[in-house]
Amino acid sequence: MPNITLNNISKRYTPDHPPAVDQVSMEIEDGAFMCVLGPSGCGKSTILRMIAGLENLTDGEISVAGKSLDHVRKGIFIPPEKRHIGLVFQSYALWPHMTVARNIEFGLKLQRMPVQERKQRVADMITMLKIEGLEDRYPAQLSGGQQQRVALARTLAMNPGVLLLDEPLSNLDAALRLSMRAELTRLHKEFGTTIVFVTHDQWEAMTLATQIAVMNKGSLQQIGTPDDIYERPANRFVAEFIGNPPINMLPAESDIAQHLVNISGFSMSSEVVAGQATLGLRPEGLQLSTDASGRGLPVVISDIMPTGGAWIIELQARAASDHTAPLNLVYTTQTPPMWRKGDPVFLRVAPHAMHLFSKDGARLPLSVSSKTTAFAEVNSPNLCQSKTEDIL
Ligand SMILES: Nc1ncnc2c1ncn2[C@@H]1O[C@H](COP(=O)(O)OP(=O)(O)OP(=O)(O)O)[C@@H](O)[C@H]1O
Repeated sequence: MPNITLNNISKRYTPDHPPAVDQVSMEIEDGAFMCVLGPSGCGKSTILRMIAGLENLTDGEISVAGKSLDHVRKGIFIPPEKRHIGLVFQSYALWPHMTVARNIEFGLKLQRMPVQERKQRVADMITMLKIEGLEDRYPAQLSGGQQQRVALARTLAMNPGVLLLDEPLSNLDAALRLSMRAELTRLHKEFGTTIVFVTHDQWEAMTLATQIAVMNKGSLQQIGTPDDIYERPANRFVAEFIGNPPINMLPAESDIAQHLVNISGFSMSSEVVAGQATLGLRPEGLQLSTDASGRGLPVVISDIMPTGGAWIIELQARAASDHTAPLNLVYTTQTPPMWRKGDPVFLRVAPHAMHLFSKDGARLPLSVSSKTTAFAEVNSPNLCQSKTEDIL
């Protein structure tokens, strides 16, 4: 199966509007499951439609296995039907005058697959996508979720080398979405199909993708494995877009931010602090304890919200030396909390859950502090000599 290369591609639908896609480059490797993720209107579908050949590029080049499919400056454009790419869009585009079985069979017939093999393939797809009993219905007699599965069956039946999916699970209920995700992962592993999957659902992207491309306002923000994107967000936009509940953001110059950074064994240079930087703290990386002998930040539990197997806990933090309004932080845990609303506790943050961003949103490194005790040592009771009040 081929690599897909996007080389500086742009799409401008109307001259008086900013480009829907702005100089995006990426390499989608053979056999990748690439999720293009981003908020509504960021250009995800436009990218997919350009790969499919349903939209011309305004600039740049798309090639598959080194062969140009669209190259603006060279005047190359290969039409969609010659690209051998399977497509499933949100709007399923089923043939309204054909039954489910005939819809699935249609492409195979065009390929001149022998009848016996064709019937078997249709039957396999019907079983795989759990649409048994619907074979003789017409699209108008199906629910949205059923139509979506028929559209997937019709495309998968063709066994395409490249499969483009635009929010193909959006109309399915939660249980069906889960089983379809598992099915897609299985298909991907089994057939090695290169999949480009558009979604605005970060959970879907994190669970399915081998690579995620995060987009915002037509620009590529970051491309990497789900772990890269989550653990090393390239900028503030990515850090805030990924994560549920979203990452806590604090002004880096606040005493609270500096204390939390210090007790994790890091430091921030004075230029960073003066430059309106922001400290991001992942809610699941916060750690609470009742141990007042440590150097944790004193906070108060202001709310506890059970979410079925997990808890979202709101914390209020106020630095002793700080006369500004207290800061609210969100903490999540899968362990039943032993606290009640109003309880005072001490907060620390796992070093890997801290992310620093400049005023313009670029990721900044946190330097390892030469003065403070490393986080692992802070956890040791023997080394917890300094009281919170000494630092705040
Ligand atoms: N045919 C078109 N003519 C003019 N503008 C368009 C056209 N199609 C899309 N756009 C604009 O281009 C931008 C990107 O649209 P696109 O559909 O690619 O975004 P998206 O990220 O897929 O959004 P969603 O998640 O809502 O489907 C949007 O601002 C949209 O309004």
